[in-house]
Amino acid sequence: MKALEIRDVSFRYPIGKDFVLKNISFCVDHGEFLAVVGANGGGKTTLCNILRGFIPEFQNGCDFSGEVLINGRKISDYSSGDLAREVGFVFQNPFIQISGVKKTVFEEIAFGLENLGTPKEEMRKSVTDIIELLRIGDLKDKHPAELSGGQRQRVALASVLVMNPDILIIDEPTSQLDPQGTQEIFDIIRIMKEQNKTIILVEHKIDLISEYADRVILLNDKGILIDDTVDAVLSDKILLNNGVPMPEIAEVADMYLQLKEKKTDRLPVNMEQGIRFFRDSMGEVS
Ligand SMILES: Nc1ncnc2c1ncn2[C@@H]1O[C@H](COP(=O)(O)OP(=O)(O)OP(=O)(O)O)[C@@H](O)[C@H]1O
Repeated sequence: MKALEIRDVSFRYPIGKDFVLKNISFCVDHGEFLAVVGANGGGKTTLCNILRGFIPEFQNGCDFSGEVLINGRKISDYSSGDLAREVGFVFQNPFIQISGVKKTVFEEIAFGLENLGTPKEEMRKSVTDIIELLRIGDLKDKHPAELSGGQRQRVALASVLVMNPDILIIDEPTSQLDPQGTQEIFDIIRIMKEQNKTIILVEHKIDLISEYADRVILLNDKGILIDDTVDAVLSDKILLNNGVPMPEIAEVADMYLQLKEKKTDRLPVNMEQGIRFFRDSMGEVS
């Protein structure tokens, strides 16, 4: 059974003239890491909101067709509590995710479990475990309002992960963070991948996708343009015509090939492939 299955989904906002998503279909396996890329306004956040059950539930008057299945069961058949245990959602803006009603980070992380009526001792253990796993012990007694953007985003991730969902939907988690904050978030995402979570990530930082994702979907206003392995999609120049950059190493290799008037079957998309590419190319020259 697939972790997630999207069958022929189309969607138009109540005040929207055009459909934002048209006939979108794809599946995600348990433990798979899928990245979704595309130009601004291409519908990535809308898709995330469909996958977490927010759309069409909270969009009166919209046009929605198709089906979303989580673990083989229709998303509309889940209660909100059951869905929160299966699907965790991390927003682009960590300021939205913090509840604003808790005085310490520890209590903030416990908030979701508290709402589900989790027994106190079990809750305390889950929160302590996730704080240790994500190495954010230094933050646990701080007031959430005192945190920097990067710290808030790590706490936001902890408050989702403490519910232990199998599926994580993460929408541009680093767009408001500096390079160090970005790396800290990706360190957490790497831990989640090692724990075999199913991850759907929207992210503009293509070099990070190239290091972590298994598969990439390129979305534009016509639907899914490509759905393939990370190597196949990120080395395809079709990205450039759709508002998405290629990994830096692919661009450098492409410039090198143009300079040398050579061709390759596939451009490198990460450091390891880049080193091999240039070692082989230089070897050929000498
Ligand atoms: N609540 C809304 N009501 C009407 N239109 C909306 C609403 N939210 C988004 N849109 C429109 O839907 C389209 C898709 O937006 P969406 O935010 O899903 O794209 P995106 O790919 O996530 O963009 P970005 O990369 O900039 O975050 C855009 O044209 C946007 O203006």
